[in-house]
Amino acid sequence: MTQMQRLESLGLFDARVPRYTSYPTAPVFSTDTGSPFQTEQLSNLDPAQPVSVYVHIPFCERLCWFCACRTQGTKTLSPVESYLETLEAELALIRSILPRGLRMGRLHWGGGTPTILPPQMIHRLAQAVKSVIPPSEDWEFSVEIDPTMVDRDKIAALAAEGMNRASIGIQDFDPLVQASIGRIQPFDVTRDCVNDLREAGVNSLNTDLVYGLPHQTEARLIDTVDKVRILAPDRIALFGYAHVPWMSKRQKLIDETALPDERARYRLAETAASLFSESGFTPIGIDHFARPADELCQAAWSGRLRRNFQGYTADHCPVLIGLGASSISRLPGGYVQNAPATAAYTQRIDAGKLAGSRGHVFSPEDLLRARAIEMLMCDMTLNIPALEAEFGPPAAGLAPIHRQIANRFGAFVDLGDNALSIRRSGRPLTRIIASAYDAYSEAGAHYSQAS
Ligand SMILES: C=Cc1c2[nH]c(c1C)Cc1[nH]c(c(CCC(=O)O)c1C)Cc1[nH]c(c(C)c1CCC(=O)O)Cc1[nH]c(c(C)c1C=C)C2
Ligand SMILES: C[C@H]1O[C@@H](n2cnc3c(N)ncnc32)[C@H](O)[C@@H]1O
Ligand code: MET
Ligand code: SF4
Repeated sequence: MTQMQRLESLGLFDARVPRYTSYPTAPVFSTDTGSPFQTEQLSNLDPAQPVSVYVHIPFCERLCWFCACRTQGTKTLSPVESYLETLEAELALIRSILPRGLRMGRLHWGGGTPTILPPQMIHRLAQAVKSVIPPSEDWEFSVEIDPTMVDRDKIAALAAEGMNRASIGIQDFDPLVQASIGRIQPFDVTRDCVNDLREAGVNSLNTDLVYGLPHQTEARLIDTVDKVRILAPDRIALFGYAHVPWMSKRQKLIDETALPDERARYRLAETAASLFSESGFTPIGIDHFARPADELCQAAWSGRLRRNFQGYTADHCPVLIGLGASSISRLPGGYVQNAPATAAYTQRIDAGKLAGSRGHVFSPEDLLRARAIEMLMCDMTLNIPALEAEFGPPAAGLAPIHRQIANRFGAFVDLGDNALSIRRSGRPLTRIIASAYDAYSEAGAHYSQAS
């Protein structure tokens, strides 16, 4: 049997499992937990602990067909302007709730397309956030950037507000692949954007790529990787295309007959990963690569890598405050997601209440399992003594799961007294192995495929 056949026989191509950007995952959230919990949790934050802040901008000028992010198309700035007013109102509400003296350690703007904001709105939003939660001295500010929807003035405005990291969407450079996902993005435009960002002093750059897109072949992906190498990013995210047309209606425009099959997807991921390794990138977690000097590598090597809603991070702030429609906050006692639709979010804020509409209150068992899953997703190793030191005797309750995994996944894992480790060959199984610790995995969510 080939390696791929062995992985296949363990369910790699059949499993539908979460990406575990949180545990429990968002589909488990319930409407029992909403704004009253959000208000109580925010008012009791420890002002001595800096927080991370995420701002969601759910607007794009173009709507790429492959995209599963929560965003809406707009050709004018008027909905964006009203949304900015609502964000300012949400921040005013939060100001009246938060303890005095709280600082912001990290700020991330994502979407959608934050760079749809013109310079003057960039300043307004940044000032609104900073006036409510002032940045700590060593704060970091990262922004998701669409190279076709940005110019030097916008980059200058972001840099003036303190942006020191940027993440740019690429997906694939091949013209046929781009046409088949409704996203035309010439290499020159992307390269100019990268140069402008570097000239503005942004020296930590991530690029997003996706494998498994329609018409993608190994030759086309190799060409994309070559072009990405010219851009010399510090980090690369390589996501498997999640085809979930029941969730993301615009994916109905994707020609399913042009999608690579499961085996082809596996080979695409392996090919790209080996090219990145040859170019000096270190694989991080299930879908990232970073240069050795990058903070993400340093974090991975010292066991400080974390996973949050944006993926992998070296961010150590335990609390994340999510602002805007659909944003999720991670608070000491649980998760809260703001109303997903922009209209519903706006209605709640206009009524003078926080916008939390669904969430989940942590039980002690959730926190233990969340940490076990995060260790596997970040380090590919579950450190048993560390888990016992943090959670005490309940951690031993996971022992039967370690043994089940060792039995089921045999040569792809190692189980000793101190650790359950996923071997290099077993990396594609990581999400499936992590899901063995998920007590809610039967909760009926329709996830995309695991590989
Ligand atoms: C890489 C960035 C992405 C984020 N979410 C998605 C992508 C591509 C898309 C996505 N999110 C979910 C699914 C289905 C399950 C799966 O295949 O793993 C897909 C394809 C699940 C999910 N994750 C979040 C939510 C709110 C949901 C579904 C519930 C819903 O909204 O209907 C949290 C979340 N993930 C990302 C963000 C920015 C985010 C929070 C707003 C990243
Ligand atoms: C924020 C990042 O999420 C990725 N992204 C957006 N939609 C999908 C999807 N359906 N499947 C996989 N990745 C996706 C893109 O790479 C984008 O740049
Ligand atoms: N919208 C930007 C882009 O597509 C950022 C990544 S997708 C949220 O390039
Ligand atoms: S990939 Fe980026 S630009 Fe395209 S629809 Fe999604 S959020 Fe918008």
